[in-house]
Parts: sequence; structure tokens; C-alpha cells
Amino acid sequence: MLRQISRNGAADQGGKPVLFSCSGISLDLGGREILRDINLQVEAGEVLGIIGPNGAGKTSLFEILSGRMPPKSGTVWFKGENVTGLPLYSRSRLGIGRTFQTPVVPDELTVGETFKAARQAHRPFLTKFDAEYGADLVGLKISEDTSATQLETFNRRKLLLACLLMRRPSLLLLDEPAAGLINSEVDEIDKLLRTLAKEMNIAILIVEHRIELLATIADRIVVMDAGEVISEGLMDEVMADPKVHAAYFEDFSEEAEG
Ligand SMILES: Nc1ncnc2c1ncn2[C@@H]1O[C@H](COP(=O)(O)OP(=O)(O)OP(=O)(O)O)[C@@H](O)[C@H]1O
Repeated sequence: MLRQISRNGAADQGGKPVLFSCSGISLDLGGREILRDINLQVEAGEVLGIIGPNGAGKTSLFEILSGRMPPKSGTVWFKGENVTGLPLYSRSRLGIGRTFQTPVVPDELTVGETFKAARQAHRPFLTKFDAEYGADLVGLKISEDTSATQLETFNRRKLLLACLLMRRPSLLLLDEPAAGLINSEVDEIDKLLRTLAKEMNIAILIVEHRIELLATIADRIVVMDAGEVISEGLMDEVMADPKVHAAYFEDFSEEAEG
């Protein structure tokens, strides 16, 4: 069942304050409707998993929630403030961090220089202690002289996450954080995300195809298909929803035919 969002996203029906929400988000790209009337909300320390077949619009939604793209219509709220018109960097300074499906690191920088660039992109500048805090939190144990492009996928993901965490965000938008990782690495990510949400009270919106990861860490799941939210609830509830079955079944049968 979809929950009600108050006009300024300030409170949900359970009485806990909503940290972040969006209402009525729509997006057109290339003359096509990509997102239609998306409503979501998350409270501090909550992990909201977003799933859906390929092309459902998950990444496009993150583009809007993080401030990389304006919606055609709709509103994004963070800590009771309307942030719809704020660019990415302003939202980042307010405490919203985002990672991408592909962990792209700077071409010509070392690990230490990457941290330095991230520290100096923050206002006021962050210190080396902040960088050490981020690296410790994610368990990044790499010499700072190592070229960032020499890192394999897991350490690239850790480096980028550490650069976000040193800013002490209160919301993370994670786009497929387990993509390209082996099972033991997924377990480590699972543990880290639990710590961030449940011990540090960081809210997490996570797009992830690995259902086994979401099943253990997500408090709630939202299912998207063809630009819309088609189901919302506990993992078991959405998995039993005929609309979700239909969305995935049609997707697979189209792939098989193609
Ligand atoms: N710049 C663009 N111009 C036109 N269409 C776009 C653009 N970016 C994305 N799309 C289309 O928007 C739809 C949603 O894409 P999006 O990448 O948001 O889906 P997704 O759910 O993240 O998919 P996946 O799971 O494969 O990453 C797709 O049909 C895609 O082709």
C-alpha cells in the first residue's frame, strides 16, 4: 500500500519524521514519458529498496532525486525543505550523497589526491581526519599513492563511498552498489550498509538487482515498472504481488522473444 506524504514531506502516518520524500515526480526524455507520478518517502535510518525490470526508470529517478536532472513536474523534499530547484552540489552539501552504477574514479589522480579533491569540494574544506574517518568506515586499506584507476571494482566502490561518508551525509542514494562484486564482497557491503543505517541512522535509497542483498537489508521495497510505482511493501509482500510477477514475466518473455 502506498503511504501518504504530507505537503512538505514532514511527517508520515506512523508519526516518525520523514527525512526525504518526493511527490508527483514525472519526467519526459526524447519525447517519451519516462517517469509518471512517483511518490516515495524515507525516514532516518530506514533502508528503502527500489527494484524493477530493466528500463523501469530507477536510474532516471535517482537523477532527479540527486539533482542531476530537473523533473517535468513534482517536488523533492529533504528535511522539510523543498529542494527540487537545488543543483547536485547544493543537495550534497545539505547531506544527500549519491553513488553510480559504474564506479568511475578520476583518471589521473591517486587515492590520496582523490580524497583531497573530495575534501576541497566541500564547504568548509574537510580535513585529512575526515578522509581517514571515511576510509576506516568502509574498510579501505590502500596506500594513498596508488593510482585510483588501478583499483579493482570493490575498492573503487569503497573509495567513492568513503568520499561521500566523510561529509557525514544523512541520506545515501545508492545505484546498484553490489554490481560487479563477488559474494564475499556483497556480504561486506551488506554489513556496511546495516551499520550506516541502523547504527548511524543514515537513510538509504538503494537500487539493486541482487534480491538477496535487498532481502537482508531493506526495510521496505518499492517496485517500479515502465516509469511507475506498481507495488510497495515488505519484500515478501511485493514478491507475492501479481502486478510484480506480470512486470517481470513480461520483461523476461520479451527478452526471450528478442
Ligand atoms: N537521455 C535519455 N534520453 C531518452 N531516453 C532515455 C534517456 N535516459 C534513459 N532513457 C530511457 O528511460 C527509460 C528508463 O531508463 P533508466 O535507465 O532510468 O531505467 P532503469 O530502471 O535504471 O534500468 P536498468 O535497470 O537497466 O538500469 C529507458 O527506456 C531508457 O531507454
